[in-house]
Formats: sequence, structure tokens, C-alpha cells
Amino acid sequence: MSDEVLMQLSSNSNPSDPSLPTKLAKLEARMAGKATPSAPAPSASSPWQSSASSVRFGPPEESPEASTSSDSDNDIGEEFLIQANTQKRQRIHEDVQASTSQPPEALIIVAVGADVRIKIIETTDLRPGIDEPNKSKQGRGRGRSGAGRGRGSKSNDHVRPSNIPSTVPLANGHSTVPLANGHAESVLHKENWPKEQFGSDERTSLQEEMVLLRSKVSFLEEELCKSRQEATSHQQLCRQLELELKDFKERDQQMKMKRIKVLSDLLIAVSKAERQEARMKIQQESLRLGNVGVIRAGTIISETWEDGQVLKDINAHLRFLLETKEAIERHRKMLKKRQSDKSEGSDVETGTYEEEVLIQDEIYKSRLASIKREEEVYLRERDRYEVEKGRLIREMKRIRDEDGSRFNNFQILNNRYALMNLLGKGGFSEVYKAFDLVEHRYVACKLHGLNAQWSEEKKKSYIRHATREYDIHKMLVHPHIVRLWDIFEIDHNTFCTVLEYCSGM
Ligand SMILES: Nc1ncnc2c1ncn2[C@@H]1O[C@H](COP(=O)(O)OP(=O)(O)OP(=O)(O)O)[C@@H](O)[C@H]1O
Repeated sequence: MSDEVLMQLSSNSNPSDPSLPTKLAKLEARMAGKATPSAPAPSASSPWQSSASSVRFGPPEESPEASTSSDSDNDIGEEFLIQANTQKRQRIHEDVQASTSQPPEALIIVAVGADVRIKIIETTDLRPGIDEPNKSKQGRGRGRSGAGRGRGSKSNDHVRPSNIPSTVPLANGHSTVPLANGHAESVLHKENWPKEQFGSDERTSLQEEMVLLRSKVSFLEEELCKSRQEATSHQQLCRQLELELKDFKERDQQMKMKRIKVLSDLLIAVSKAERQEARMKIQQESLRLGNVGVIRAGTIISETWEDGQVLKDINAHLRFLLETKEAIERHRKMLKKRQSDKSEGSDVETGTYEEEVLIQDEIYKSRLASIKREEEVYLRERDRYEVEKGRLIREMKRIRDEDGSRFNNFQILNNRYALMNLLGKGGFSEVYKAFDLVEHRYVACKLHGLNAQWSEEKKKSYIRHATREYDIHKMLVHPHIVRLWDIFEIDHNTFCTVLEYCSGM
């Protein structure tokens, strides 16, 4: 008899009915398949004793009739059992259906004596991570069917996979519960299986189901094993990829360093070649256009410019032309003076002489015009050479500044700007041509050197002004204004502004 039935009976019972223990004993005896004794069943051995003392079978209006005849008691009990069993079967059927439609729950059907117990086990899959929330349902006092956790409820204390629906009855009257690991757990029950309640076909179907579930479990275990292997191989692959990535990054870094090295070597080579070329050019130009000479006057040494040969030649030629021009002018004056002296003589002589003077004057005039043209050419040429001389002097100064600069040894500033040659020197700055190793373009690095002799206040004031100037400059974008790309500090007395490079072309 199920706990539910007992509960029902308890709720319907009349505590004042003295014949109830007898009825209960009879019913129990029937349920156990024994002959019903007329005397009350030994209450001490009955598991239902406590409740039997206070329960009454059937509806209350039938109770007087039931208390008068043992046959009628039997009939009522049988009828009740039939009803109860029919209800139970229906419930089993419903619960089995429910268990198939609701995988997290499994039914354990335990046959106890003449009754059928339905135990609903709130199951939780043993596999980690699956049906976690169902664990909370474990250990609930009573199942959904209302059947109690009384006898044989040991099986409920085990956690089972969600797809195992029921216990399977064994021949010895124990029920087995398939576990996740494929073993069967024997569930001990105090009563034997009623063969008339569970047909062999039902048992067979349950066993088949159990076999099916076992095969499912083994399949899932295989799948799990495979997944674990895959996970291991994936982890190994990940580790390998991480190592490769690290290796690749290291190699990339090395390549980057190599690239920078190769690039800076190339830039240094180019710069050195340019420097050499510039110095050779200066040597050649200084022969032609002039050079700086040193004049010593007592203890004072001063520098003066000495023109080169070309300029000397031009100047000499111009001087010669000037002298020639002056000589022709003098001859013309003398000729005119003689002409005036001769005009006092005879007409014939005077006429002949005037003709000669005119011819001579014309000759002087044409010579003067030719000298003037030649002089103009030489003067133009001298102007051109003067421009070249100025360029040469600037270049010489630049080379001298470059030689005296502390940044002339091809440094890489801020890990990015490879300094090449000096472009020029300003009031407080040196401007170097540089190559931006990140953006791969030529830039002009203006190195602002603060005078070490300056007071801290003057340095601060200079930096404040320069910062304000460059903050404004940074915002200016115009085709006729060089862009300011970057600004950074080199040391306590020096900072650098990176400008767009102007080739001057
Ligand atoms: N962006 C540039 N591109 C190419 N060359 C440059 C650039 N900026 C400056 N220079 C060169 O550097 C030289 C000195 O620069 P600049 O004229 O800016 O100095 P400055 O203004 O006199 O110095 P300071 O700002 O210290 O007073 C210039 O004559 C020019 O040859």
C-alpha cells in the first residue's frame, strides 16, 4: 500500500472506530498474499501500525457496514485495493510518460507487497556541468506522486543520470537502479515483487529500456572520452600556437630591429656619402669662388674671405676693361683738344684734319661701347659667382657647424628619428635632416639647445614660449606652412621638434 493511500485513509479515518486495527490487519494480510486471520494483526511488526491505529478505510458513510461483517470488510478492502492499484498504474503510466518527456526526472517504481510504490527521484546527471540546477531538488521529502520516502527509499538517495527512468526489478525481489557508470545498484526492499502486478512484458520493456540507457551511457562516455581527447589536442594546439606566436613576435621584433639596423646603416652610408660629397664640392668651389683665410694681427686672429680664381679673373678683367675705357676716354679728350688747336690753320688742312678726328672719334666710341658690353657681361658673371660664393660660404658654415655639433654621429632619437646631416643652424637650434623609421619619410628635426649658462628662470621662460609656439604650430595645416609632427625632450637642456622636411626644390 502506498503512503499516499495511507495518507488518504488517514485523512478519511474516524479515530473513534474501534474495528479499524482489525480491518487494517486484514488488508495488510491480503496485500501480502496471506490468509487473513480473524484476529487483529500483530501490530508491533507492522510498519503501518502507527497510522493503522487511527485510520479508517472507505468513505465514512460505509464504515458502519464495514464494521459488521468480515466478508464485507474483505470486499471493501479488495475493491479499494483494485481502485488504488488502478490509480497507481495510471499514475505510473503518466509518470513514465512524464519522465520520458521531462528528462531531468526519473521514476523509480518499486513494487512492495500488494502495493506499488512510485518514487520520483529528482536526478542530476553525474556529468559535470549538465543539469546543475536539478541538484537542488535532491533530497526532497516527497515525490511528485505524493508517495513517501518510507521503506525502500534508499534508492532515492542516489543521484542518477537524467535519462534513467526507473528501477528494474530483479528476480530476488530487489530492484536495481542503473547508475551513470553502468553498474547496477541493488535496492533492497522488505517485500517481494508481486508477479501479478508487474507482468513479464513490463519487466522486459524496462530491462530493454535499461539496456538502451546503458548503451546510451556508454555512447556518451565514449563521446566524453573523445571530447576530452579533442580538448587535450586543442589545448596542445593552443600551446603550440602560443609558442609559435611568441616565436613569431620575437622574430618580428628581431626583424624589426634588423630592418631598423639595415635602414639606419643605409641612411648612415648615404649621409656619409653626402657629407663627403659636400666637402669635396666645397674644396672645388673654394678654389673657384674663394675660401676663408686667417689674418693674424698681433694677438688677434680674424677670418677674412679670399676670392677664388674665377672671381679674381673676372675682377681683373673688369679692372682691365675699366682701365681701357679710361684710356680711350683720355684719347678722345686729347683728340678733341688737338682738333680745336688745328682749326686756326688753312681751310684745306683744317678740313682734312677734322675728317681724321671724326673717324678716330668714331673708333673710340665703338671701342667704348664694346668695352661697356663686355663689362656688363663680366659684371653679370661676377654677380652669379657672388651668389655661388654666398652659397659656398653658407655651406662652409654648415659643415663647420655640423662638425662642431654633438648630434653629428647619426643618432636615432626617440627610437624613431634617424639623424642624418645638419640642414642649418638657427639662433638657439640646430636643424637636422632625419628619417622617420615609423612613418618612413624624411623629416626635419629641430634640436633646441638651451644655453647651459642660462638661469633656470630663463630656461623655463624659453620652454614656455617655445611650447606655446609649437602648440599653435601643431594646429596649423596649410600648403605653405611646414607641418609640425612631433615634439619630445632629449635631455634637461634639449628638446626636439619634428617638422615637415622642405627640400628647397
Ligand atoms: N623644415 C625644414 N626643412 C628643411 N630645412 C629646414 C627646416 N627648418 C629649418 N631648416 C634649415 O635650418 C636652418 C635654421 O632653421 P631656422 O631658420 O628655423 O632657425 P631659426 O629660426 O633661426 O632658429 P631659432 O628658432 O632657434 O631662432 C634654416 O636656415 C634651414 O636651412
